[in-house]
Amino acid sequence: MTAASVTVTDISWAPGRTAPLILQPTSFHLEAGCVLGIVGPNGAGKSTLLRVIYRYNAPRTGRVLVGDSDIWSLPPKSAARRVAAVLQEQPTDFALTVAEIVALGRAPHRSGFATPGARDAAIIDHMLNRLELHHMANRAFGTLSGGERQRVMVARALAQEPALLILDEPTNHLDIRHQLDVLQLIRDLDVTIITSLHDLNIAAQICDQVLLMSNGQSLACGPPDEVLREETVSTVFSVAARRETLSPSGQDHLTFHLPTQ
Ligand SMILES: Nc1ncnc2c1ncn2[C@@H]1O[C@H](COP(=O)(O)OP(=O)(O)OP(=O)(O)O)[C@@H](O)[C@H]1O
Repeated sequence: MTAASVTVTDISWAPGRTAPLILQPTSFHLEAGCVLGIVGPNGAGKSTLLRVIYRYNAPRTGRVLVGDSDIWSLPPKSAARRVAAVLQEQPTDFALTVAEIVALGRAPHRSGFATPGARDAAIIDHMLNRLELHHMANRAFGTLSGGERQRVMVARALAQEPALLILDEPTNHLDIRHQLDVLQLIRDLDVTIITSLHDLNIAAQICDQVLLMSNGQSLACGPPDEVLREETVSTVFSVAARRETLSPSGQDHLTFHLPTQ
């Protein structure tokens, strides 16, 4: 499947029918193949927004279009062929091998109890190689380190061949080398990506658009250098943020300090 545009219109969410909203009505549009970074302080609502988009928490209002399809109107299996997610919560299938977990990504593409075909096997193999997991394909998931598990979950999501990939803090647990690798992968993939990120400099580096959240609300959405201004970041994160230009790369870089009283 190739990348699809995403149009989110006025989605809101609360934990119960009468509970107050945790996610206030939120809208944005993302072109096919672009990367959207969702940033904001702890408890801002980033994961909550992602859960509505990947069809885990039903919105109280609004809709999520992936291409022309409203993912909350699709049968779950059809939705899973369009949207894949890598979450902070990891599966508890600790006895399954790495290859078996990655193979789970092919399930939405099979009918009934059909066994995996040659194409499924080729895709699983490709993802194991791409995420440098081949040498541990037969290891039980439960024996892996946090970073290795994270890479397995990315491989499983990509094996799903989604049009939209949702990532919740994708570089958590990863060492610098594998962080760079996953970030490079994110840039190179022919899918649309929505990812929550804590590191604002990484967000500025890899995202086409950034959505800034605070208190369950979307405050701004646009190109990183327009959204991540010193004053905005300072106010939303309660820090003193400064934008500096790095030498010799010429790249902008935000630094943060506790505000002086
Ligand atoms: N099911 C729920 N019931 C009650 N409150 C919830 C529920 N899910 C989330 N919340 C609350 O909603 C707020 C937003 O949570 P969310 O996990 O979306 O934040 P976040 O921006 O992803 O935070 P973090 O950066 O800390 O991961 C938090 O205050 C959280 O405690």
